[in-house]
Amino acid sequence: MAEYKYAKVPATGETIVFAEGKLQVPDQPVIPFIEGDGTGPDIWRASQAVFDAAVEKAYGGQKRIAWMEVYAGEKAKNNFDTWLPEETVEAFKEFRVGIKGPLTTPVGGGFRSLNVTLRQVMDLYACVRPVRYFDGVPSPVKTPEKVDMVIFRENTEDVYAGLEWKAGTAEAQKAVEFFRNEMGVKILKDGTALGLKPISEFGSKRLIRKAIQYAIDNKRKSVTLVHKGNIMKFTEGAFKDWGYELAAEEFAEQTISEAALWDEYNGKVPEGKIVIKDRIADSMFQQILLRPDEYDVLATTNLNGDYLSDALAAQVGGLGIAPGGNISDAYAVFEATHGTAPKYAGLDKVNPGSVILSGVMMLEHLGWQEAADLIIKGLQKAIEDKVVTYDLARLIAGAREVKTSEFAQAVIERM
Ligand SMILES: NC(=O)C1=CN([C@@H]2O[C@H](COP(=O)(O)OP(=O)(O)OC[C@H]3O[C@@H](n4cnc5c(N)ncnc54)[C@H](OP(=O)(O)O)[C@@H]3O)[C@@H](O)[C@H]2O)C=CC1
Ligand SMILES: O=C(O)CCC(=O)C(=O)O
Ligand SMILES: [Mg+2]
Repeated sequence: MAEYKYAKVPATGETIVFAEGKLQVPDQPVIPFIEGDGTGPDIWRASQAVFDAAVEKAYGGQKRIAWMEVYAGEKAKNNFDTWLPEETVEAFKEFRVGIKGPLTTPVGGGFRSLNVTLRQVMDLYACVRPVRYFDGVPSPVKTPEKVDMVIFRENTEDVYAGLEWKAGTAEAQKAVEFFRNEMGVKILKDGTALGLKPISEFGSKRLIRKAIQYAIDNKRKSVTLVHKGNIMKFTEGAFKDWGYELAAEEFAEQTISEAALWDEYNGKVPEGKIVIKDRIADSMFQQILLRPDEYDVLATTNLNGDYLSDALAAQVGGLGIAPGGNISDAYAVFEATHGTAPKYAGLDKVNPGSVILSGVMMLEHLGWQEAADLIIKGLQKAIEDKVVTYDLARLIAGAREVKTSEFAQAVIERM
């Protein structure tokens, strides 16, 4: 076991083992968690109470999560003078499965996103964000129940790789001159800032492979490759081409391309086949609003996936109930789609639903389906009873607005 200077390993917990491509989950797994910045502590406290109550109710004390707090963000900086201690990454690796609250990232300068750093150093290459409707949640669209999509967002490449040079620096100017002189790029002005957008065949294919495998395992109808390949031909366009290539090479039996569907089957999907299609990203934003029932699993590059996640979350009731997980073959760290919502920090006010539902994904990942189902039941019932936090209360006539902690209790009482 690694040496931990700041975190304490729970005395009674056991380590999840990864063998032959599968997790072996003990009855008392150690699960590391980061509380998060801003509203993170309020949300985490509420969510942890829900997870513990669900596990207790589902397994009558036979199973239990041995929580291990690990540090990152403001709490780590204030207490240990480091934003992301190495041991935090070590713990997520050693114990295999973890969960985190949101962490602050400064805009336009300062340190790099800790969220993005964690995904990259752990090579958590798929950001999986399911978006579905819960009955009774107010939505800005007329038929939110038609939204049932799972976003697979590439999580390690694209403009998130952090390769940027600030305008006016010697590095930026050197890059400008290199592109001018060595590559014949004429349009770059002096004082231009530059960023790189790396998209690799390996990174694209492993993400799309995971999305197609998910579609097969969960009997979904289609996988849509979302890209901006008309403009960024060799990055976003290649992502699309590699997607079709992968489907043909590795999933020929289980998939059919949209083109072949119309050429050979007049649009009628052969029994058991998953349709592989693609859409240009700007068009996709109107498709998810106008024809959401035609889309199912989405596989996309990092920035498109970031934008799509918040837009789709809004369609089914907002960022308060938008969960996610950062997943590789060996490790998983679950986290909400939303950020720290700093103006509400410490007010016990915001919706803990996204972290609670990220925990549901985590329990499913552990194979603890019974506990996951209890949480969904409790959350659905609390919303039906109109016992909700401010974000939903402001949109539901006759709702009872409750605090973060009270919402968690309402979920627990209804499990
Ligand atoms: N993975 C991560 O850790 C992420 C971190 N961030 C970071 O978070 C910080 C703040 O980012 P910001 O752009 O303000 O985005 P946020 O997602 O934190 O908040 C934007 C708005 O979304 C609504 N919202 C967010 N979370 C909740 C919730 N739990 N319950 C109800 N409503 C919610 C609020 O809307 P309203 O005001 O209408 O009530 C809020 O003002 C930044 O530093 C950013 O980098 C951002 C995204 C992800
Ligand atoms: O890391 C951040 O601050 C933002 C990340 C983000 O927006 C996301 O993961 O959706
Ligand atoms: Mg985002």
